[in-house]
Amino acid sequence: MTKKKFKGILITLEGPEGAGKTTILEKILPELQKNGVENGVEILTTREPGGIRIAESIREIILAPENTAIDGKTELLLFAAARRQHLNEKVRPALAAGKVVIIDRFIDSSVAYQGYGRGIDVLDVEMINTFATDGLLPDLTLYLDVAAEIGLARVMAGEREINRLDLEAQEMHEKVRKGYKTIACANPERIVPIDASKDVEAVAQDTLDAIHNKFPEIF
Ligand SMILES: Nc1ncnc2c1ncn2[C@@H]1O[C@H](COP(=O)(O)OP(=O)(O)OP(=O)(O)O)[C@@H](O)[C@H]1O
Ligand SMILES: Cc1cn([C@H]2C[C@H](O)[C@@H](COP(=O)(O)O)O2)c(=O)[nH]c1=O
Repeated sequence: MTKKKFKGILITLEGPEGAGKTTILEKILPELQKNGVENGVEILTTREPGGIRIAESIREIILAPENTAIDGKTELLLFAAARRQHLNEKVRPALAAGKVVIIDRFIDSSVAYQGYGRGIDVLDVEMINTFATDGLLPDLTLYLDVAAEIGLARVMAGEREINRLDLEAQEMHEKVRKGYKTIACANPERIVPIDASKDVEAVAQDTLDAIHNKFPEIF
């Protein structure tokens, strides 16, 4: 039987610290892969900053708790550099091969954290990102929304290493969340907000539903 060919699709996961992106992606991936196999579509999951050797090295520099000398603009440029290299080496080739690429964080993280969180002009953040990505936008963004204090409490109680961004003042994390809400409101055709304060099962189901609604022919 000839399998139907789909053009590549880019899906991104966004949210403040501890929103549950990693947990939810792990939980829904088997279901997505099952549907993908049935429809002849391969799924690639990756993350930012990172996903390839060079970008993982940049990630270490950005997130090391001792690197307090990094200022907001340097941080923005480092994220953008990691993003470009990751796109060139991994994401664009996969999209060109017709895969569904799911990235844990992408451009909206820069707008939310460096723009709304750090206070860098959002237009500058968008301009740097357009330069870094040559204007590539996700087909769908799932925004896992949770209050900063709940997300941070989850991270502190969990097992992952605490990084330099986690250690920022709660005020900054609250600005990041507000920023995400603003970005989601401004881009309703691309971004689906999901209530990530629910339990893992419910958030996973809402996330699967959002993907199914957008791409019913695959998922
Ligand atoms: N819906 C949920 N309810 C309660 N706890 C959750 C939920 N989702 C995730 N967690 C827990 O919260 C912690 C952070 O989850 P996870 O690492 O998946 O979040 P994340 O969005 O990837 O975080 P970050 O981007 O900050 O690394 C983990 O310990 C996880 O088990
Ligand atoms: C891509 C991107 C990320 N960040 C921040 C968000 C998080 O605090 C860390 C990444 O850690 P995670 O555990 O993988 O979520 O980096 C950012 O500030 N700007 C960005 O563009």
